[in-house]
Amino acid sequence: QELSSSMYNLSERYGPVVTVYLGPQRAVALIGYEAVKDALVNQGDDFTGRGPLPFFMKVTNGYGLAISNGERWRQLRHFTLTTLKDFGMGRKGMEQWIQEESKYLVARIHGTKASPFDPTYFLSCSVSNVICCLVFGQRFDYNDDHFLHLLQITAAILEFTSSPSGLLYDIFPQLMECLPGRHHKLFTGIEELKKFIRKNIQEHEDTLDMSSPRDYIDCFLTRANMEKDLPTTEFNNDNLVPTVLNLFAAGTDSTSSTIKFALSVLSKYPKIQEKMQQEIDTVIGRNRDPFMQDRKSLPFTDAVLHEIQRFMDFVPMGVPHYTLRDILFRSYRIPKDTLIFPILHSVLKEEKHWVSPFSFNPEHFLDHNGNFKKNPAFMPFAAGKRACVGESLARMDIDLSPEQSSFVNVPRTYRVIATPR
Ligand code: HEM
Repeated sequence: QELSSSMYNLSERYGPVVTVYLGPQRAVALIGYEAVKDALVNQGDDFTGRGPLPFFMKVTNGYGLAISNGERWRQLRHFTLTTLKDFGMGRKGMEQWIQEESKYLVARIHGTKASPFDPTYFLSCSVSNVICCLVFGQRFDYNDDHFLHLLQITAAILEFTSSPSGLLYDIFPQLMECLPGRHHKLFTGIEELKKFIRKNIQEHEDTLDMSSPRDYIDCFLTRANMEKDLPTTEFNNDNLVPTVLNLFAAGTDSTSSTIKFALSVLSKYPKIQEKMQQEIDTVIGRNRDPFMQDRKSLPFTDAVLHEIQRFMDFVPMGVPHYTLRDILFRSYRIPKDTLIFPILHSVLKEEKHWVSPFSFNPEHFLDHNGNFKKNPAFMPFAAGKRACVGESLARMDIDLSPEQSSFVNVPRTYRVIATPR
């Protein structure tokens, strides 16, 4: 709420497009649904750039999907979206993988024998395993220490980049390099993550059969092989390692934190939990897995899951974009090399679009007859050409993974309740 009130004070005084300086770096904050949509969707071509954020530049050297621009970004983005779709992202094929993984998760929950447990690592493992199947063609055991260690590193990346120290690193990188702090340990951890990815790529190269690609890495290597004599190709190891890192890191903690947040919200609102359970029991019953197509028969559950993402507001400041040339936006001239912050918080909590922006209220997504109702200001994945590449996968994970599956398959003892610390 504090972020909101300062945001709205700013926008009331200066309008929805506000220039700020982060040290020497000029930045523009876009505040409210209209400004964010105008920029990212209506004027999308001017706003697809990504800024050279020092932390990510150090980790990737400017390579890979999430940090690149221009032709490199276009090739990697198009390839990633089509390959993930070919492997079933947002479709039936992926549904089976997620259902399969849910079974391991549910078994793990059974293993706790109804004693209180922290779901953090179970959830990270299960969400990450879906990405690992897609990218590496394999899943890992929930007791695999090396896998758990890699997950700790991805969690530390998220924690650092959303902390004040992470912000300071992006504003004063040279100074931060000289100062002690946890970022040094984090960079060492990221090198370990890259070593694991390189080893995995090498194993793929050794066993590659171009006529039947097993996963994302195989598809990438096949394309690299086909284009090896093309000077403009972006399909090389410089781009493969950081792109795999992007998918693995961006895909794991975002989704598992959302599911964990869902569990904590449901424990706080037992009546909502009960109503959701009743709907699931009526529509799906207790003897089969949930399917994506059940969603349209579960308007209340669907509304709760949307509201969880809106209320959670996972990327409040958005991931910064960048102007690659001088542009004119509304009546403002925004110079080249300006960081653009599409403030997603100001969209997901804007009074104009939500009846009670700061309360958890599934009615935001329900009409008077209890049917699911879309709201264009629901933008947790941002919007436009640079919007989250994993949106349909994340939505499948959230819809099929813990709430529904565990409610369907787990005995009643496992109602979500918060335990006192
Ligand atoms: C609840 C889960 C998730 C949320 C809330 C989320 C949110 C976002 C947001 C806000 C962006 C920035 C878009 C922009 O630049 O305006 C983004 C980008 C991205 N996300 Fe996600 N994400 C989620 C899950 C995933 C998953 C599962 C994957 C991987 C399969 C993924 C991969 C990426 C990548 C690679 C980008 C960069 C895309 C680019 O620069 O072109 N995300 N995400």
